[in-house]
Amino acid sequence: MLLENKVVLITGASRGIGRATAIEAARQGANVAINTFRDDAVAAEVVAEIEALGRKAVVFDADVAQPDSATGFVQAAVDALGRVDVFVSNAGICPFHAFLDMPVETLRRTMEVNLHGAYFMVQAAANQMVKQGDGGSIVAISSISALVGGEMQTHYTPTKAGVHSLMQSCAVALGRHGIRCNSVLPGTIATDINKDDLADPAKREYMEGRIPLGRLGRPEDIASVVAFLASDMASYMSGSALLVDGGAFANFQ
Ligand SMILES: NC(=O)C1=CN([C@@H]2O[C@H](COP(=O)(O)OP(=O)(O)OC[C@H]3O[C@@H](n4cnc5c(N)ncnc54)[C@H](OP(=O)(O)O)[C@@H]3O)[C@@H](O)[C@H]2O)C=CC1
Ligand SMILES: C[C@H](O)[C@@H]1OC(=O)[C@H](O)[C@@H]1O
Repeated sequence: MLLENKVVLITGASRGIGRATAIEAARQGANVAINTFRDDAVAAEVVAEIEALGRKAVVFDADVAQPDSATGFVQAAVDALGRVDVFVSNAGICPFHAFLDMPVETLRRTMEVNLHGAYFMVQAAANQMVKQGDGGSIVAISSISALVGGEMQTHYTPTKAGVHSLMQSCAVALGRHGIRCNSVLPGTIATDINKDDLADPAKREYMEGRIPLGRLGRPEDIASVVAFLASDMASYMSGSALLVDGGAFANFQ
């Protein structure tokens, strides 16, 4: 097991990639603190799945865009599980919208959840790791969108480039404390975030056709890579980005 007896915290763990990562962390032997936002019933389901794997779980319900949520989440995890070994910054939104008439509020909220939220959370986790004095691993979910553009994602892609940049700077700032910081860049993973966009069969077929491995990603495809980066198997990795996209980025022509 890659994460035996580690304490792993994950934001946005009610659905999609965050939920799969929480379950994978438990499968790999970790006790898990999950941040959820809107749905208590779903949070209870994730807790039940983690406990069924014989691990402990705690839920902290909060909006990552609020600075106090970060210190609250980390404190709740320490109170319940004793410490923080791994922090996964995953929570994110992508309300598809065109550029020329982008509502200010959509731009602002996307920046605040995806980038400011990641910043506050990573900062709170890092402070706890520094206090503990024996290092740690931070993994942020960036995106292939850190590398390429999207017509309906002009508010979103800069946040994902920012999240990777945050991990690079944190790798520099925190290396002396033995804290590794890396990002994962998923390609197109079928989750609720893109359900409406991919409901158009032509769009879905087009996206699948761009992927050399011939299918959209699944949340579990990302969860296993996060577990690797979080673990001691990646002990000399920091400031790195792992692109997990079925080959899509390489498929230029
Ligand atoms: N799916 C994809 O193709 C890709 C996704 N990503 C990134 O992966 C991450 C997870 O996305 P994915 O699993 O696909 O999407 P989902 O929509 O399935 O899940 C998003 C999660 O983030 C949570 N969340 C949203 N806003 C907040 C908030 N303000 N505070 C706390 N939690 C919040 C949601 O909680 P709630 O259930 O309460 O809404 C949910 O748990 C995002 O950062 C996304 O940008 C990156 C590349 C590709
Ligand atoms: C939400 C999109 O389908 C998804 O988000 C990303 O970050 C990927 O690049 C996809 O565009």
